[in-house]
Amino acid sequence: MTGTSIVRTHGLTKHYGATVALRDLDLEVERGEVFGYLGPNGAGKTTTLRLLMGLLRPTSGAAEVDGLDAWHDSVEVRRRVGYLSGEPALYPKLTGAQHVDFLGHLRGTDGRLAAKRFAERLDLDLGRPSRELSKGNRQKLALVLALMSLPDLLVLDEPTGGLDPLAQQEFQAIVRETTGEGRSVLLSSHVLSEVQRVADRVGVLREGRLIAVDRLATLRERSLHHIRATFADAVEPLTFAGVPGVRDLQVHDHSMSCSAPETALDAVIKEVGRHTVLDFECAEAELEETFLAYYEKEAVHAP
Ligand SMILES: Nc1ncnc2c1ncn2[C@@H]1O[C@H](COP(=O)(O)OP(=O)(O)OP(=O)(O)O)[C@@H](O)[C@H]1O
Repeated sequence: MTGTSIVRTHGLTKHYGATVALRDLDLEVERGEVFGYLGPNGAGKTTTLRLLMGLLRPTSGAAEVDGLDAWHDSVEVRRRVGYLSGEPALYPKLTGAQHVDFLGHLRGTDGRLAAKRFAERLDLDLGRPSRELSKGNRQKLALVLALMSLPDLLVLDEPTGGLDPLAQQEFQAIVRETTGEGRSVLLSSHVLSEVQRVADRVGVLREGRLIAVDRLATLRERSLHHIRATFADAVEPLTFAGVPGVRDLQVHDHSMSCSAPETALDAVIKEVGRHTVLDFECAEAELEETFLAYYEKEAVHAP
């Protein structure tokens, strides 16, 4: 294991009977980074995270967390990692504070002060039994429990589900501070917009395969924009077809529509500006669409 990776998997594969949930995954999460692990429902994200936590045994391949084998050293892995499962298990009768005490006792660390601080930031009352908490507040409590021991690695399965926008913002700030302190975060989501504010790198999983890993900054440069323009006069398709990076170009008489990455926008707009413009629209596509536009082909044809 290299000194900079806190998570490393080699050929990690998981079958559930005839279902192949994860195929041959090679994934690295570096120390000090936030890695956004994206994929639609059923892509295999939860399976990956459960394999990393030693809660599932790989069918083949292996996962290392902080230099430990995730399956054979699972007790130590779970002691070191702050894990938020997709369906957090809470004790209905215990208050938030009692959960904090109980977990601190199990882990042999006193996280009370940190838990109190995180609860205040997320506007969570630790004095109420978990059965009285709303879905969003239960999620906040589960987050506080994952965060409170200030672990070197946080593994968070869909952490912002059910959180209101203010709590989401605070959560994002906490995640950024975590990496500022040199710790790492692996964050799964089916929505890119949830991770794009915090992730340094993003990996996309589809049908159990990792189809792309890229720095968010690179992805942003490639980020597709949808452009539409209506002109006073008919335009020549060729003038736009010649702009490098332009895709899905359609020119009908007085109107033009196309998609273009951020890096091609200036050239497209200059070309548009050579005509008399009646109407103009330019909107950034969802990053998911960008991913699919650039990576789907590779994935479909991957062996
Ligand atoms: N215990 C299980 N037994 C059988 N199949 C399973 C089991 N757990 C998951 N699967 C299947 O494995 C595949 C991957 O599921 P997984 O839960 O890892 O995906 P996911 O990306 O986390 O999706 P979601 O966001 O919906 O949880 C799916 O086809 C799912 O139906």
